[in-house]
Amino acid sequence: MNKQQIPVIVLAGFLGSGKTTLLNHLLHRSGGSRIGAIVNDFGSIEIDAMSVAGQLGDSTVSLGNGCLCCAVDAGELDEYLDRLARPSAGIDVIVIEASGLAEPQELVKMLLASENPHIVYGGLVEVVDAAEFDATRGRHPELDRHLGIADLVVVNKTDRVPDEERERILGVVRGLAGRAAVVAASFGRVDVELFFDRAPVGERVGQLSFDDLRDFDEPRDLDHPSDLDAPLDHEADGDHEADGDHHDHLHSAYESLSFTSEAPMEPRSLMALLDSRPEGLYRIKGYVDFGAADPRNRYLVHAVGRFLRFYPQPWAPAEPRLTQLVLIGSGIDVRTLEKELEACRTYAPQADEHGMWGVLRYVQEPDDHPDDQPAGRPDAQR
Ligand SMILES: Nc1nc2c(ncn2[C@@H]2O[C@H](COP(=O)(O)OP(=O)(O)OP(=O)(O)O)[C@@H](O)[C@H]2O)c(=O)[nH]1
Repeated sequence: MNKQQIPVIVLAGFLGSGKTTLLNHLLHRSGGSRIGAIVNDFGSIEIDAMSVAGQLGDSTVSLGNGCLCCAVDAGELDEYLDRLARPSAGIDVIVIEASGLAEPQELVKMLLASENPHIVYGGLVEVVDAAEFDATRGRHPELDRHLGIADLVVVNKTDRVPDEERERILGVVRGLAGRAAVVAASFGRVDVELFFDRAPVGERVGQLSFDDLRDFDEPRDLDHPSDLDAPLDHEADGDHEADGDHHDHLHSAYESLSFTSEAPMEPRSLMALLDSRPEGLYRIKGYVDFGAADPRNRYLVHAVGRFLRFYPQPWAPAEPRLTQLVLIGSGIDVRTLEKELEACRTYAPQADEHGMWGVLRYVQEPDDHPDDQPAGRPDAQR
């Protein structure tokens, strides 16, 4: 392996499993290594990119609005890799955070097909949400396949399951993960050395070749032998969408709504909407402005399945007061949802004295969420 080559690690895992949290952990603990991050948001508002610590200036790039595996062409990815990998950027390792609905093997193929001489594929890390593991597997059995091609699996959110349950899940994951190392974590706190040590080893047993990845393709590839013959070419051309056949990708069953409002949200109405959210609405993330109900803070919100949390964060001095939400789900009625959100907007200048109680029920103790503090926003008021 060329010593100058920068390893590129793909960080994947289902919606809300903790990829951004893990990436932030790596960024906080990277020591002398400089990490370049490419963040792929599924929604058109780039919440994940905004949540990456300090947004990292020129060492973070964001590829929004669709899964990197399809909607963003390989040419665009190459352009960003070029930017991060040029020697003047001084980057030691690049991490691509895939969207929670991406097909990781497609990303790995893109990297293996890249002709950029400065990079080398550094492995696939899959993050698993221990608390949602059984339910997610039940809905998407194909996710087992993703574990089968991983180099490292992080079974995250182990704080949310009892010890015996954690051991059972680790056992199942080990069975599915084949040759990959499997580690348990909470809030993505993995041993960074382990993470980076794994990345640069080019000849490591277990790292997949292009041919290996073909074996993991769905049966459609067997029905279309030409797909097997030509993937390198069409991806290298940046014509990743050309076959138009992504119906079996995870994201084909999901829809997303990106909602922005300059008018603050009325806390009681928003909570009524969130508390009665439909089953299919699996993931919500973004920032809420509750206006006069709490003029000092914006509220980072995360919903993953039935889990819901708000994290108040002081507004930065010049920050525009906006609500920006991305909602992702399967079988959801996006238009109705949008209307319901619009109905939560308020123009009332006065705070309703107890209006925030419903929100505060879901505010987490700061200690439980170490890597998502406003430290990533140096200009925030403390
Ligand atoms: N209790 C608990 N919560 C966690 C843990 N890791 C992440 N979370 C929370 O889970 C939510 C989703 O975490 P993210 O890191 O945004 O997940 P993600 O995989 O990047 O999400 P998508 O990009 O939407 O797929 C946030 O509220 C996190 O604070 C953990 O280990 N334990």
